[in-house]
Amino acid sequence: MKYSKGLLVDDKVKQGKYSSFLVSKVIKIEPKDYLSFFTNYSSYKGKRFFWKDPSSENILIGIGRCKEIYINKQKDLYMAVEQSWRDFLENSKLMNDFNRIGVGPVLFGGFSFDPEKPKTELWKSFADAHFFVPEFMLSEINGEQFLTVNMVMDEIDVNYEQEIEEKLSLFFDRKENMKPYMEGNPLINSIEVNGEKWKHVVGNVVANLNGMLKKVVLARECRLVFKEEIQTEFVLDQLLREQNNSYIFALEEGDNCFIGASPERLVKKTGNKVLSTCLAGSIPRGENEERDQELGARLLADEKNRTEHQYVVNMIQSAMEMVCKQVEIPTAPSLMKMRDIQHLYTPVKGILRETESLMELIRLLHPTPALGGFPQRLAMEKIRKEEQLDRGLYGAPLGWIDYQGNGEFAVSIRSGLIQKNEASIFAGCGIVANSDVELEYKETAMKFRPMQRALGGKK
Ligand SMILES: C=C(O[C@@H]1C=C(C(=O)O)C=C[C@H]1O)C(=O)O
Ligand SMILES: [Mg+2]
Repeated sequence: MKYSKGLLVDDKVKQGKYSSFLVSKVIKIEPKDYLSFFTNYSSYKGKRFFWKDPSSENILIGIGRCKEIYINKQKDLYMAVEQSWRDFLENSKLMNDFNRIGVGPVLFGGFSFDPEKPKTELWKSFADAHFFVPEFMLSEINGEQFLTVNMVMDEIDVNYEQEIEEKLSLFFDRKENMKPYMEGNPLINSIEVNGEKWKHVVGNVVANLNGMLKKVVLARECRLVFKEEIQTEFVLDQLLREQNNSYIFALEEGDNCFIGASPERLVKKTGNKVLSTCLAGSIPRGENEERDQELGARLLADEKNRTEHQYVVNMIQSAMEMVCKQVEIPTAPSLMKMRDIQHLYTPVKGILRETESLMELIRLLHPTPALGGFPQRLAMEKIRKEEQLDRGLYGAPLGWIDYQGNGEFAVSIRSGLIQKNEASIFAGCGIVANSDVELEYKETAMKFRPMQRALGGKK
């Protein structure tokens, strides 16, 4: 089955076969500050999303919802999302003169890290696959801006062109003023959830890594309580300033907002070109240039971190080889430096076979040993049993797919869930046979920092 290229199934529509169809129109607009597109529509709070890739090539901001694809308890979630997306697109009229990825109808959302683990109260607002199509979307693609308007009509209506024009002009007439950010929301409490227990579990896991199981990623949570309600706009702005070379994302769902700044790409698909990333192995940044390089060199030469990294490379390579005609992967890692941390990094390039899709790749890759472990099934069983945490959307694929099947998903780490005046933030690390419990604990503390700072809880 091919993705829609903007076809209207006119005959079926005329026969009244469909009870609803999507009308979508794209216009090019004068570039302006993209964040204002998010911040200016505070009346849509709870129904917005934000996405920016590390190179700022593709920025997508959605407001409103015209279609939700929420799937729970499904054996093959990824394929279920793909099928629902294709079915939805089949009854559509797309008016798009611009041949760019990420322009026109886009499905945005994320998956639960492990749908097999029982959901707790914390994540009750999110489905295992939590996706939606916005009503309005700003796409900034290599500096050019486009506005997509999507409308789902219940009835077949010959006036759809006129109706979408009206929706568009109402949108431009609408004046919403940005609420000023509230600076200095005081942090009242910071609770390390099961901190000591986490160390205990890590100790036990390390002692049991000599057999088939080689690596397990264990994560923990920190709950922050602030005096006033946390403003997504403020946190986004902070993340954009402080973590600009990361994927910056926000997904609002009512009073919840899952937000973060992840350095880790899961997969990007542009035509038949696909990219993935192996990211595992960590060390702090240095306080000056010399110290920073010294730490980087130490990380590159460190056996424990190289082993931790290599499991990821081996697994991603073999997953990519299953669906690609060609896979390119460097023989040794380099360094990726973020504000608070540096990682071992191996980029992966591939040429996807025509019959394969973005969702298929996600299905094969998630969870990589960077977030699950190795071998995958055993590691997942261990996490399910031992980890005292419902990861929800943390550590899972989050991103977007457009109507032609192109798109990008990050691994949603360095993230947190905002709930009014409180937030849970999450961090994990790769446990291998020669892991040291205290060092791993410190590594997770370092990974909390970007979100702590962005929320306003720590400098
Ligand atoms: C699990 C996280 O990060 C992952 C674990 C890493 C490690 O253990 O060295 C490094 C990068 C990520 O793949 C996290 O940030 O929560
Ligand atoms: Mg590590």
